[in-house]
Amino acid sequence: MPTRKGTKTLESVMEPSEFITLNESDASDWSYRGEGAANVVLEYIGSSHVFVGKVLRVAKDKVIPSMSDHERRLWSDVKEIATADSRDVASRMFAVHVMRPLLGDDHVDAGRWVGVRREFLLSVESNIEHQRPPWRIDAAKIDFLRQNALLILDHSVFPEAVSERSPCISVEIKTKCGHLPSSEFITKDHEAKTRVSRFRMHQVLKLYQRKIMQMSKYDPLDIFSGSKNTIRDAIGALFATPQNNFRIFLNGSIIFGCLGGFEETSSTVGTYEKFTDCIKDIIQASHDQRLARFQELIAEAIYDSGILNYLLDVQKLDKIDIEGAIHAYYNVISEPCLVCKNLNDPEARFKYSWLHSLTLEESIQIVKEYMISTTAKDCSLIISFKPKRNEEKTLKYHSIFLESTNQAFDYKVSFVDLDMKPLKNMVCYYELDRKIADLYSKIGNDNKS
Ligand SMILES: O=P(O)(O)O[C@@H]1[C@@H](OP(=O)(O)O)[C@H](OP(=O)(O)O)[C@H](O)[C@H](OP(=O)(O)O)[C@H]1OP(=O)(O)O
Ligand SMILES: Nc1ncnc2c1ncn2[C@@H]1O[C@H](COP(=O)(O)OP(=O)(O)OP(=O)(O)O)[C@@H](O)[C@H]1O
Ligand SMILES: [Zn+2]
Repeated sequence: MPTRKGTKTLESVMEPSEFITLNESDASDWSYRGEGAANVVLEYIGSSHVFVGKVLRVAKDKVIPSMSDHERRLWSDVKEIATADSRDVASRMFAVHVMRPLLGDDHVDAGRWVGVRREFLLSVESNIEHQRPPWRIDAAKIDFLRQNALLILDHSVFPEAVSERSPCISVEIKTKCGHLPSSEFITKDHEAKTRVSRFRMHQVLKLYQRKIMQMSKYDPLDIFSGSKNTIRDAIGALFATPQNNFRIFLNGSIIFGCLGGFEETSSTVGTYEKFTDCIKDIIQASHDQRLARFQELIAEAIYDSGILNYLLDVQKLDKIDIEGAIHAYYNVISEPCLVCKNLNDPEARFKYSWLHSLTLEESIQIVKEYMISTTAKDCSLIISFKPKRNEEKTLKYHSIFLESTNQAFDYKVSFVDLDMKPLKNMVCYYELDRKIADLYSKIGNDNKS
C-alpha cells in the first residue's frame, strides 16, 4: 500500500495535502500508457480511490539543465517559477501559472506530486519494458534517482464512466505549429517558411534522415483552418499517417496509432478494419460508414469547441520567429551574439543590430513569449467522447449532436505536456530551424503524398 508521511517534502511545501509515497509493492498497480521524449506515463489499474482515473508521469534520465540565473530572471514576474527548487517544480509551475490561464482552467490539470521509491521505479521499469518501443528504450530509461512523479487526471476516460459502464473514446492530437511566420527577420534563403508549414518542412528533413519512411499527409494549417471541411481533411490525413501526432484510446486502451512513438506499416487497411470494429458500440452506423462518421465527430468537436483558436493564439506569441528571437536570447544571456558574429552581409547585420539595441526588458519579453509558444506548438490535445444516454443532461461537459448518426455525445478537451522548455534550447531551435529551411530550399517539395 502507498505510505503517507508528514515530513516536510516537496509536496507539503507546495500544497497542504498529505504526501503519498509509492513503494515496490505498488508497482504492479501501474501499467504502461505511453511516453514521449522526456517522460513515461503509467495508467493506474489498481483499486485505490486516490489513484483510480489517474495517470502517473515519471521522468526519464535525460540530462536536464538545472535552472540557470538567466532563466530565473526571465520568469521573475512569476515568483513560483523564479524561486522554484528544481526544474521539475518550475516546469509544473509554468504549466499552472503560465499555460493554464492562457489555455483555460478547464482544459489543464495541474496534477500533484507523489513520492516514488527507487524500488518502485525499478520494478515499474522491468514490468513495462516489453511494451516500450525499442528506440525509446535505447534513448532513455526511467530516472531511478527521482523521488517524485506527477499524478494527473487520466484525460482519456471520464471519471464516472467506470461505474456507469459507459464506453469512452478519446483522441489524442499533437497538432504542432498551426500558422506561418511572417517575420521581417527571416532570411531570403528561408522564404519557404512563409508559405509552407514548419511541420511539412520538417517532414522533408525527417525523411532525409530516415527518421520516417514516408511524408505525413497531415498539415497543421488544415486543422487550424477554422473550416469544418478542412478540419475533416486534416483528421483523414492523421488517420492515414498518424506518426506521433495521432492516437485513439477506447476506455483508456489504445486502438489506433502507436504508444510511445510510431511504427510505420505499408498498409493501413487492416488497421482501419480492426478500428472500425472497435468503435461499433460508440458510432451507430454501418461498417463502411462508421469511420467517416467518427472522423466527422472529431472535426465537429474541434470546430464546436473553438479550442484550437486558443491554442493558435498562444502559438502566435512567437511573433518574430526564431530568426529574430535568437538575437534577443543573446541579449538576455548577456553574451556576444553568435549569429551576428558569423554574418557577412552588412544589410543583415544592420537589420539585426536593431534587435541588439532593445532593452533587457524588451528582450526578455520576446524570449519569454517565444518559450511559451514553443510549449504550445509541442503539447497534445486529448478530446474524449461518451455517448449520451436518453434525455441525459449534463452541465459538466460540452454536448454535441452528430446528425448523420442521430447521436448525442458528451465531450471534454484537455491539454497534456505543457512543460517549460529550457532557455538554452533557443540555440538548438535556431540550429534545427536553419537545418530544416536550408534542406527544404535545396530539395524541398510540398506534395501532400
Ligand atoms: O523540435 P520539434 O518540433 O521536432 O519537437 C520535438 C518533438 O519532435 P516531433 O514533434 O516529433 O518533431 C519531440 O517529440 P518526439 O520525441 O519526436 O516524439 C519532443 O516532443 C520534443 O520536446 P522535448 O525536447 O522532449 O521537450 C520537441 O522539441 P521542442 O522543439 O518542443 O523542444
Ligand atoms: N493526463 C493524461 N491522460 C491520459 N494520457 C496521458 C496523460 N498525460 C500523458 N498521457 C499519454 O502519455 C503520452 C506521453 O506523455 P507526455 O506527452 O506528457 O510525454 P513527454 O515525454 O513529456 O512528451 P514529449 O515528447 O513532448 O517531451 C501522451 O502522448 C499521452 O498518450
Ligand atoms: Zn545577433
